[in-house]
Amino acid sequence: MAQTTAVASLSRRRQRFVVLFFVCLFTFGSYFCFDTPGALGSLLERGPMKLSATEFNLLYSVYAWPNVVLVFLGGFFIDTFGSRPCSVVLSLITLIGQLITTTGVFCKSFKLLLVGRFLFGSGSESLNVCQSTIVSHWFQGSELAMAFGFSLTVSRLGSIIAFNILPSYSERFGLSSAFLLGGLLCSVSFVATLCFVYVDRKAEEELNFTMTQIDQGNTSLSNVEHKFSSKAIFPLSFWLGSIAGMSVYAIFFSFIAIGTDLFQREFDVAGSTAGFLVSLIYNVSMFLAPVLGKLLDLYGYRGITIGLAVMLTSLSLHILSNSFHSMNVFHSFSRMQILYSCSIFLGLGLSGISSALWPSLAICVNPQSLATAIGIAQALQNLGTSLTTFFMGIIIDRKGYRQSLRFLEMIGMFSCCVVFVWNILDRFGEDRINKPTEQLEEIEELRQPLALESEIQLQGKLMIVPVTPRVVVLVRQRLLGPRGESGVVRRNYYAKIGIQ
Ligand SMILES: NCCCC[C@H](NC(=O)[C@@H](N)CCCCN)C(=O)O
Repeated sequence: MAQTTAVASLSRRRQRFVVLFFVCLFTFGSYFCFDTPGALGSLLERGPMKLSATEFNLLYSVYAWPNVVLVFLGGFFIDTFGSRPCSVVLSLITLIGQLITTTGVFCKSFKLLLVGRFLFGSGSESLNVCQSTIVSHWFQGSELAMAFGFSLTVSRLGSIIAFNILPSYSERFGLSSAFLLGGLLCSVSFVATLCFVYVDRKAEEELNFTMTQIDQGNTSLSNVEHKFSSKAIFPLSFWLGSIAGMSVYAIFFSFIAIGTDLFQREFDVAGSTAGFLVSLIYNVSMFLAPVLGKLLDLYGYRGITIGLAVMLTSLSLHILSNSFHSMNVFHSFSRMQILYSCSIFLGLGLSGISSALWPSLAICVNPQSLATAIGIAQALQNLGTSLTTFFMGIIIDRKGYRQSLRFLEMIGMFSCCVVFVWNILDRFGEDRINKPTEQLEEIEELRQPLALESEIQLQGKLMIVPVTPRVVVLVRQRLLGPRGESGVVRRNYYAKIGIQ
C-alpha cells in the first residue's frame, strides 16, 4: 500500500491528464448505446421492429439483471489481472455486443437484439468499473473528484448526443444505422483503451526505472496495484456509501426511464419538450461534474454534498408529484416553470451524487481491492435499479404516475437516512469522506512509516508514529502549520529522491 501510493503520487501531471483523456473516452460509446432505445422510444415500438412495451423494457432488463452478478466478477478480474488487459477485453465485448444488437435490428430478430444487448451490458458495466479504478489509481491524493467529474462529463455527452440526434438521424437513415452509429462510437472507445494501454505501460516503465533507483523492491504498477487482496473485507463506511448509491441511483434511472411519458401524459407537454426536459438532467450534470469535482477536491464535504443532493432530489420529486395538471398545489408558478425547475434540481442532485459518491467510495477502501469494491457498488446499483423499475411498472399500471413518484420519494427519504448515518459514522471513525483530497494524501503519507520516517526526522519536528489518521492530522497541523502546508512532506520527499 505504501508503495502503491508512492508510485501513484510520483506520476507526472501531464501523463495523468493524457491518461485521463483516453480513460474518459472508455464509456463515451457505451453511454450512447445504453440510451439508444430510450432515445428512439416510439420508433422502436411503432417502426419496423414493432416492439411491445414489455419487449422494450426487456432491452433494459437484460442489461441490468445479469450485471447484479457480472459487474462484481468484472471488478474481481480487474483486481486480479490488472486494468490494462481487462479494459481492452471489456471494451471489445462491449463493441461486439453492440454489433450483434445492430445485426438484430437489421435482421428484425428480437432474440439477436437481446443477445447483443446482454453482451453489450456485460462488457459496458465492467468497463465502467475499470474506468473508475484507473481514475482512482492515477488521481488518488490529487484531483480525484475532478478526474471523476471529467469522466462523467464525457459519458453524459454520449447520452445527450443519443437523446438529441438519434430521433431525427434514424428517421433519415433508418433504425439499423442508428445502432450502427453506436457501434462506431464503441470502436472509438475501443481505440481509446488501446491508447491508454500504450501510455500506461510507458508510464510504468519510466516509474519502474525511477523506483529501482530508490528501492530495489518490486515496484511494478501492475504488481503493486492490481493483485487482489486477500483482505478484501470492506469497511462499514463503504457499505453505507454503496447502499446510498444503490437507492439514490435507482431514483434517477427509474425516473429517467419514465420521464418522457410522465411529462407527456400528466403535464400535457409535447413529445420533443418532454425529451428535452429529461435530457436537461444529464445536461446540468455534464457541465457541473468537473467543477463540482474540483471544489470537492479542494474543500472536501463529499458526504455532506451527497446528503444535500439527495434532499434536493426528494424535494423535486415532491414538487412534481404535487403539480399534476389535475391537482397543482403550486398555483403561483406556471406548469412549465415548475417542470424546468424540477429538471434542473434533479440535474443538480445527480451532479452532486455522481461527483461525490464515486470518489468517496474510492477513498473508503484499500486500493488493492478497489475494482472489486466498485464492482460491488455497481452490482448493488444494478440490483436497486432493476427492482425499482420493476415495481414502478406495477405501481404505474395499478395506481398511476403520482403514486410512482411517491414511491421514489420514499426511496429518497430512505437514502437521506443512510447518508446521514454514513456521515456520522465516518465523522467519529476514519473521518475521510468530508476531507479535502490533499489532507487525505497526508493521512496516507503518514501511514507509511518506512517511506516517510527518515524524511520526518529531516524535518526535525515530528517523531510520533501515527496511531489513527485523525491524531496524525492534528499533530501535523500543530507542527507544520495549517492546510496551506499540505503536501510539504511529499514535495520534500520528491526533492530528496530527485523528482520534481
Ligand atoms: N465511471 C464512473 C462511475 C459510474 C458513474 C455512473 N454510472 C453508472 O453507475 C453505470 N452503472 C450506469 C450506466 C448507465 C448509463 N446511462 C453515472 O453516474 O453515470
